[in-house]
Amino acid sequence: MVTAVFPAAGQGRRMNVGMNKVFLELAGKPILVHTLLRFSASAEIDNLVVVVAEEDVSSIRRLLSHVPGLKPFQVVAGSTERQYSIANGLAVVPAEADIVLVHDAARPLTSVATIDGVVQAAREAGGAVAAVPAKSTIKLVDNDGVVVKTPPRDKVWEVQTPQGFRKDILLAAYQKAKEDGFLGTDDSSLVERLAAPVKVVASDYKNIKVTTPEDLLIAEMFLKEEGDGLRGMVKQTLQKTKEKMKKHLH
Ligand SMILES: Nc1ccn([C@@H]2O[C@H](COP(=O)(O)OP(=O)(O)OP(=O)(O)O)[C@@H](O)[C@H]2O)c(=O)n1
Ligand SMILES: C[C@](O)(CO)[C@H](O)COP(=O)(O)O
Repeated sequence: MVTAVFPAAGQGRRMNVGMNKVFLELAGKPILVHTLLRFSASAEIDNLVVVVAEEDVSSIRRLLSHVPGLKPFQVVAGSTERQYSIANGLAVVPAEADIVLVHDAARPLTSVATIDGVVQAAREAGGAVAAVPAKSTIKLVDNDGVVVKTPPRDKVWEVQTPQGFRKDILLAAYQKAKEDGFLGTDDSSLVERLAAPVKVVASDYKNIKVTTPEDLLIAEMFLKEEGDGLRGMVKQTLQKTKEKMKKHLH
């Protein structure tokens, strides 16, 4: 059985609109609902655990109960940090679950192929993260702003969610992080501290996290474009460019 946990209890400080960004509407639906529908469309996912701020628990429970097509869900209260919110979600994962996925509610564009790929890799390796190859050259920089190292780009991946793990491994990683007072920015970093393997699953560049205002524009465009298909759009642009070039050359 596979449970997906969705941290959605942030404050959206970088979005800076005075409310939790995951409740903002894109293409007619709140970001949180887009996200939950994506996971509900995967045959691999059995149930959802949504973690929201304590004051939002009952209103979100009510809102989600009116959304058709959602897998069975629970709504629980989060905490002050992403990691602590997820820990609250993990506390209600059903005993029968053997795989747990963690996914930022603020990533509404994840494909079913990525979700299924992460579940499968988590079953095989124990841990798996969705990621894309870095498009830019990355530098490690010291506290004085001086470059220390340039990791070879073909070894650098930009990590996203979902991140999936065997439940016993994820629970052990959270327990160790708590004991050591370790706070990570993703779940894999907690599991890596157990020296347990985490497999990279190639995702896509559309799986963005809505973080700052321009991301709303990008996410809205991607959601609209899904109807036409990205390849179709690229084909049209190529065709138009070729026609223009032809005109200039003759
Ligand atoms: N205490 C927190 C902080 C974050 N999150 C969730 O973790 C995901 C990724 O975090 P991020 O994009 O950083 O969201 P915010 O914390 O809301 O944004 P910011 O850091 O700009 O305040 C989001 O879905 C967010 O709601 C959470 O559940 N509990
Ligand atoms: C887990 C994560 O989505 C990986 O990219 C991300 O680290 C969480 O949010 P933040 O922006 O780093 O706070």
